[in-house]
Amino acid sequence: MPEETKAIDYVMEAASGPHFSGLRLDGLLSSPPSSSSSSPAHRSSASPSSAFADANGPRQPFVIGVSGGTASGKTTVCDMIIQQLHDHRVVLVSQDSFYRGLTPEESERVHEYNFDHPDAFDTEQLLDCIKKLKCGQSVHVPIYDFKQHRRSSDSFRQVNASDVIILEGILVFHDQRVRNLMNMKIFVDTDADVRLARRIRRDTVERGRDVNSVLEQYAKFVKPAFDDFVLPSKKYADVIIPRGGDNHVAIDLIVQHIHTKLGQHDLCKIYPNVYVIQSTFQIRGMHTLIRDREISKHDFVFYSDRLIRLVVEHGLGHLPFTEKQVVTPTGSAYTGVDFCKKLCGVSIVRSGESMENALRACCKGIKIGKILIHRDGDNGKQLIYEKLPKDISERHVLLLDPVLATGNSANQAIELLIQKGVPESHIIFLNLISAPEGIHCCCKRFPSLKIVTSEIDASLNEEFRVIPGMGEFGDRYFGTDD
Ligand SMILES: Nc1nc2c(ncn2[C@@H]2O[C@H](COP(=O)(O)OP(=O)(O)OP(=O)(O)O)[C@@H](O)[C@H]2O)c(=O)[nH]1
Ligand SMILES: O=P(O)(O)OC[C@H]1O[C@H](OP(=O)(O)OP(=O)(O)O)[C@H](O)[C@@H]1O
Ligand SMILES: O=c1cc[nH]c(=O)[nH]1
Repeated sequence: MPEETKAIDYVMEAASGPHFSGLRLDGLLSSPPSSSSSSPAHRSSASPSSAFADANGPRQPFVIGVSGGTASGKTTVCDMIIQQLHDHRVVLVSQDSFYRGLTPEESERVHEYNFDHPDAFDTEQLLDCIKKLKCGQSVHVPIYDFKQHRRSSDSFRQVNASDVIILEGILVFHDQRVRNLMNMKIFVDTDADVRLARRIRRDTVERGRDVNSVLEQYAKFVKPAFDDFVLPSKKYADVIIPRGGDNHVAIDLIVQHIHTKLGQHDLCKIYPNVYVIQSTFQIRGMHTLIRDREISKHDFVFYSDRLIRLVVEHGLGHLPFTEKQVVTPTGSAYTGVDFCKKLCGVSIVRSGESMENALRACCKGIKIGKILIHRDGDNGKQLIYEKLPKDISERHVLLLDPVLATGNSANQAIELLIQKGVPESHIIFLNLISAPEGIHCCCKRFPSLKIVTSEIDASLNEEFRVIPGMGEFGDRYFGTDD
C-alpha cells in the first residue's frame, strides 16, 4: 500500500464486509442506466428512500446516523460535526427522546426493565419524525426524563427542517426502515471498559443513581443488549470511528466529505446534466494523492490514470444504448444492451490527451479528434488547431479535459463541435475536477451538454486556478513542471 494512504487507515476504519465497502452515500448522485431501449442513461434515483434521490424533485436533507455502545462518545462526535458544519442548518435528534416511558407498574419494578432492548423505543414514532423531517416538515420530538423514566406529558421540542439531520442512539441501525433513511452511517467504537467508566460517572452524577445499581443494570441488561443488538448493527456502518470524540482527524475527514457532498449537491440541483461520480474513500484517497504537491510524478500519473478510467467508464454510461438478446453457454436467453456505436473522443490538447488511453482501453479502435486552444487569463481563448472525424456530426462526442476552471477552453471547444454539426445533447464533457465557475459558465450556455466529473472544487482564485485544485495538471502529468 502506498505510504500516503495509511493515514486514513489508522484514523478510521472504512467499514468492510459482505454488506458494504468503504463509505457509501447511497443514491446520492448515482445514475444507473435506464432500462428503456434507445434513450440515454438518465440521471435518476437509486432507492426511493435515499436522500437527494431525484435531482429534479424537492431538495431532501442529508441524514447521518450515529450509533455506538452506551457512553461511547456519540454525543461528542455529533457536537463536533455540528460545530464544523456551521454554515449549514443542522439538527440533532436523539433516539433517547423516543423511549416509551414506563407505566406505573413498570416504574415500581424499574430494576427489571430493559432500557437497552429495541422494544424500549417507540420506533414507529421515530420513523415518522425522520420521514417528516426528510420531507421538509417540522416535527415535535418528545422530551424524556431519565430520572423519572417518563416522557414529559405537556412539553416537547420543536425540530425544524434543515440541510442535515443527525440521528444518534445506541440502536439507530437496528431497524432497517430507519437505516434506509440514512445517507451516511457512523459507528463510534470505544473500548468497553472506557465506556463503563464513563457510564458510572454519568449515571451517578447526572442521572441520580448509585454505583451498585449502575453496575447491576450494566451486567443484567446493558452488556447483553450491546452484544445482541448494538454490536451486530456495526456491520451496517459506512465509517467506524475508533476512540470517538478524541479522534479529531476522523471527524475532520467526515465533515469535509459532508461539506463536499452538500456543495456538489447544490450545483447538481441547479444543473441536472452535471454528474459527479459516486464518492468512496477509495476515490477520495486517490484525490488526496493527486492533489498533494509532494507526490512523485510517477504516482501523480498512476493515480490520475486510475481516476480518469473511472470517469471515462461513468461517462460511457450516459451514452444511448439499444436492447440486445444473447444466448448464454447454458442455452438460456440473456436480455442485455448493445453499446452505442457512433461515438468518438475529442481531446483538448494537451491535458485532454492524458485521457485518451483510458478511452481507447474502454472503446476499442475509437476515433479521437484534437482541439488546441490557447489559454490566456480568464478570456482571450484562441483556437489554434483542430482535427476532427469528418462524420463527427453523426457521432456522440466524449470531450476530454481533466480540468474545468473558468470554462473558457471548454466553451470554445463545445462551440466548435456545435459548428461542426454535433447536437449539444450529444456531447459529454469528461473531467477530473470542475470549478463551480466553469460549471456555471458551460451549463448556462449549453444546457443540454452533459458534464461528468469526479469532484467539484470550492472556487477559482484570482489567477483562475482551481482551489484547492491540483495545480497545473498538464505540467504535472507530462513532467514539464520543473
Ligand atoms: N436506569 C435507566 N437507564 C436508562 C433509562 N433510559 C435510558 N437508559 C440508559 O441510557 C442508555 C442510552 O444512552 P447512551 O447511549 O448511553 O447515552 P449517550 O449520552 O447518548 O451516550 P454517548 O453520547 O455515546 O456518551 C441505555 O444504555 C439505557 O440503559 C432510564 O430511564 N433508566
Ligand atoms: O477552464 P479554463 O479556465 O479554460 O481552464 C482549463 C484549461 O486549462 C488547462 O489547460 P492549460 O491551458 O493549462 O494547458 P495544458 O493542457 O497544455 O497544460 C486545462 O487542461 C484546460 O484545458
Ligand atoms: O487550476 C487549474 C486551472 C486550469 N488548468 C489547470 O491545469 N489547473
